[in-house]
Amino acid sequence: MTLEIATVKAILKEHNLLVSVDEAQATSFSGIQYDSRKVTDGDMFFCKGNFKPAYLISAKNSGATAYVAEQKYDEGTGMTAVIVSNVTRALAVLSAAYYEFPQDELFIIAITGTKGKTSTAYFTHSILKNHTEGKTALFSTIDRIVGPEPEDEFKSDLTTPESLDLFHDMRTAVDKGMQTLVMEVSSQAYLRDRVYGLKFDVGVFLNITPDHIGRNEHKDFEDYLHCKLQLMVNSKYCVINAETDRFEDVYMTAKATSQPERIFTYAREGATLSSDVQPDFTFKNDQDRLDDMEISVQANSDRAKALDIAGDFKVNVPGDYNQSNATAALITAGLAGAQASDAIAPLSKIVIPGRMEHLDVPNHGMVFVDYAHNYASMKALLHFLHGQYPDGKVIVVVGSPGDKGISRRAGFGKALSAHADLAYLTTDDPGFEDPNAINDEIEQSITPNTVQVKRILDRREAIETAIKDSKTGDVVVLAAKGDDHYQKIRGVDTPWPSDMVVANEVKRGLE
Ligand SMILES: CC(=O)N[C@H]1[C@@H](OP(=O)(O)OP(=O)(O)OC[C@H]2O[C@@H](n3ccc(=O)[nH]c3=O)[C@H](O)[C@@H]2O)O[C@H](CO)[C@@H](O)[C@@H]1O[C@H](C)C(=O)N[C@@H](C)C(=O)N[C@H](CCC(=O)O)C(=O)O
Ligand SMILES: Nc1ncnc2c1ncn2[C@@H]1O[C@H](COP(=O)(O)OP(=O)(O)OP(=O)(O)O)[C@@H](O)[C@H]1O
Repeated sequence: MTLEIATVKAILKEHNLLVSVDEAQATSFSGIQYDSRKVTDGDMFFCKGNFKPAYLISAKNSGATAYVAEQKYDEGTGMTAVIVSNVTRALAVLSAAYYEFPQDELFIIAITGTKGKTSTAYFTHSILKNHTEGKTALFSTIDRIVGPEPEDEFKSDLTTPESLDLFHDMRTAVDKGMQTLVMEVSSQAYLRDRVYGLKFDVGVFLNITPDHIGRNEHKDFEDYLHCKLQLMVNSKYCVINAETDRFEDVYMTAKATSQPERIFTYAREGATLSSDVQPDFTFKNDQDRLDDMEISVQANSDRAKALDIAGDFKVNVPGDYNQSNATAALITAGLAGAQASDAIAPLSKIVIPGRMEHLDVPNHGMVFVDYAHNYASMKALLHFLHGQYPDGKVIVVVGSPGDKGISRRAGFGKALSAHADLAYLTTDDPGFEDPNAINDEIEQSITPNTVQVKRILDRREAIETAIKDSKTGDVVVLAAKGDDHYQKIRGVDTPWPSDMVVANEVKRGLE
């Protein structure tokens, strides 16, 4: 693949991004990169984010013949200089062109929400994988699946990849025969233009609660909401949880660019809703047990009935919020052409790494590994588990990350006060902060005399103590880290075997 300077100019002009071009030498580029360490001969290099001019020197030394930036750099003398008004947007539109617009060859489903994106993406992918006989790709926080072979599956570093990587992976998926793509879209993706210019076939809005506010993320809740709403603006069909906070804002935003017939709403049967909009789908469940989670999804409007996706389903991942996630997935899969019969087997078998995974430890509490890592999800998780184990203690091992999501600390304190009996405060991705100071903040938000608090900073030791000291009938929740295989410590991804691996090791030690 190559990119000609004439194409670069035309695309940037079309998007109103071009400021000036200084053509020095090459007019054709064999590759595009935003990381100098990956540059090879003949590449075009993008100067973005926390860029340092030294990276441009390094890119030039590695053979880059052009750079794209928001200002001219002396370090780029001798290279073609493409100056743009917004470099992350330029990266997105030029990446799409370089990879020959793979989005046009895929039916793309994009999912946003403060909580439930990964779970809903997994549910949707499992149904559509069945419906398309394996021709459905998945770009999730946990992993990316770009083709049918085991080697086409790899771990993700971001929920929504950088635009260049996104279009690269879309191209691979198309070349490997994928027809449908299920992907998560974080608010950060819109803030950083990672999905700039993309139109989705279906956009799903699950929920919004305060999160991701702080340095490097959103300046306030309204900015967070604004970014999430962009998915509704950029989707042909919208699927919206009628129970979400700020439903009116979400629905009105969807209506601004989509006909009401292309907007589908859903809610739990009997839920008190903030709006007069009648949900197209309602769901209910008579069984809310860990070992037997069933939902009954009903189509109410004629448009909903036409999708032929309503019915009764067993869902292998417990948690009442997963009934809502599964309903969103069913409607979405229906819009991609699936029928109820395509969903029955996949939903009954699905496993989502690090989400509601459990381990039975004889003579001790039942261990749960879950990715709940803000107030809303921790509250929902502990409330559900307490209902399942009413006679035992709810024991939680949890820490909060450094350098981001500051509001989570107070949220954990609040959720633990209301729903836990014993909390082990420990380490979780402390970054450049002191984990003890982070735990001080969690502890300050715990209402006195509600929950017993112990502090064991070594995460392995905290897990081991929590499991060993638990009794039959208790539940031990290893929270917030999910399936993570590293601890982010002072800028380094330090290997961590994962909470479930450690729990299994503790179990074996007890046998
Ligand atoms: C705040 C933020 O989102 N930053 C992202 C952004 O960083 P950035 O553009 O400033 O890049 P940087 O890594 O600081 O480096 C600056 C530039 O110099 C380049 N470089 C760097 C070193 C070098 O030797 N040579 C070189 O050229 C880098 O490749 C980069 O282009 O672009 C990078 C990719 O190009 C991302 O890795 C990085 O995500 C950081 C790591 C991050 O933690 N992001 C989080 C907040 C995030 O995006 N989270 C959401 C999920 C939210 C949710 O759960 O809902 C996500 O979508 O994952
Ligand atoms: N609809 C929901 N409402 C509230 N909590 C939820 C919901 N779905 C999942 N959760 C909780 O949130 C945790 C994370 O779920 P999931 O990974 O699906 O969400 P996510 O939106 O991808 O999260 P993140 O943006 O943090 O990666 C789960 O482990 C569960 O505890």
